[in-house]
Amino acid sequence: MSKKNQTLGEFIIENQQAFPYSSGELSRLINSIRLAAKVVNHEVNKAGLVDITGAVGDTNIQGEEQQKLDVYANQKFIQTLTNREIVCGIASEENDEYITIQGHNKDHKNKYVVLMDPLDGSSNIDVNVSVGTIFSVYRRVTPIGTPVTMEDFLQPGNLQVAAGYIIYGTSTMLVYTTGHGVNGFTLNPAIGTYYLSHPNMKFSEDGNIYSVNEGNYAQFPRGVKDYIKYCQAEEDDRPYTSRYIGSLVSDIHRNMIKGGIYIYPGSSKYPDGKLRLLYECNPMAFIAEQAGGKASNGFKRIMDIKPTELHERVPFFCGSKNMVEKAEECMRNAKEK
Ligand SMILES: O=P(O)(O)OC[C@H]1O[C@](O)(COP(=O)(O)O)[C@@H](O)[C@@H]1O
Ligand SMILES: [Mg+2]
Ligand SMILES: [Mg+2]
Repeated sequence: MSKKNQTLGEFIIENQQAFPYSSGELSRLINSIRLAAKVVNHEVNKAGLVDITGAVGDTNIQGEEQQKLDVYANQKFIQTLTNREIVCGIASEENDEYITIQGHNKDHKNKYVVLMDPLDGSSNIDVNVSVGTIFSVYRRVTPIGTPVTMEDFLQPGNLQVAAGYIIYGTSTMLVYTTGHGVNGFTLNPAIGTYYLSHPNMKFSEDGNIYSVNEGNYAQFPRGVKDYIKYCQAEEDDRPYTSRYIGSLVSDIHRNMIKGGIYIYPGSSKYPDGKLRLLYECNPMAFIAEQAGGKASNGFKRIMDIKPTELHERVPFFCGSKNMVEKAEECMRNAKEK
């Protein structure tokens, strides 16, 4: 039984047996993410100093200007995962194509692929607001010993074997699941050790926080406008409180602790929404569901969507179960009108 304040290392070893394929590789993978996160955390804490602030002058496949920390975090996670001989492929928000990792012996023997958003909330880096890293892990579907293919990355979220995020905020936390609940570990920066500070994290079924960029209200679908009006109505336990940080990781983390819903809907600017299915929505959906919450595109369970492209976007509704269901009800009603 996990004990509060046990170290992440102890927790990983203790829970390794709970994982059906417990050959230790997934534990090593989580350990390498733990290490890379510490290195990135060190740089994030320097955000504001000249050498780590601002853009690099390139854009990624999303057409977004890449920040220095986007590129730095991307390099550190790729390096660490590659060196640890656990992954056979990596896909990242910052790389147009997936990366094939053949392994030191060039034999493609590794079993896992990782999909990641190395730095989430990039627009908040230079304004000292919390940012994060998001990761999603699958077992490969192509034969071991052969190079990975797109098939290994385009798996539905319900096949994830692990997922999680790191939040670089007032403290640095690693929150993850391997399908046996959600646990949060806080980094003690003085000694570089993560401790189990948030065992068995849960979304309350109901909450009173809604998180959506209301600046785009005019472009939102009818159903989302109706749900926002519902949240703002002076009835029962409403109006709810509006909170929007603009970093997906931070908004979801807060709502998981306090109860709430995060929505990034489709809009005229982003008909399919802004967030990426494979390395933002699927991992956060796995976390949400493992914490008793819910995640959909307004109609369909996010983790049942069959991906078709590496960087595809989807509308995202995620959080406390009853709040997501109410928002889905608004979407259905608006559609039927
Ligand atoms: O500024 P907007 O349009 O509200 O978008 C904010 C959303 O975009 C994101 O910053 C996208 O993620 P990246 O920063 O990784 O590109 C989310 O973290 C956040 O929730
Ligand atoms: Mg992101
Ligand atoms: Mg990002």
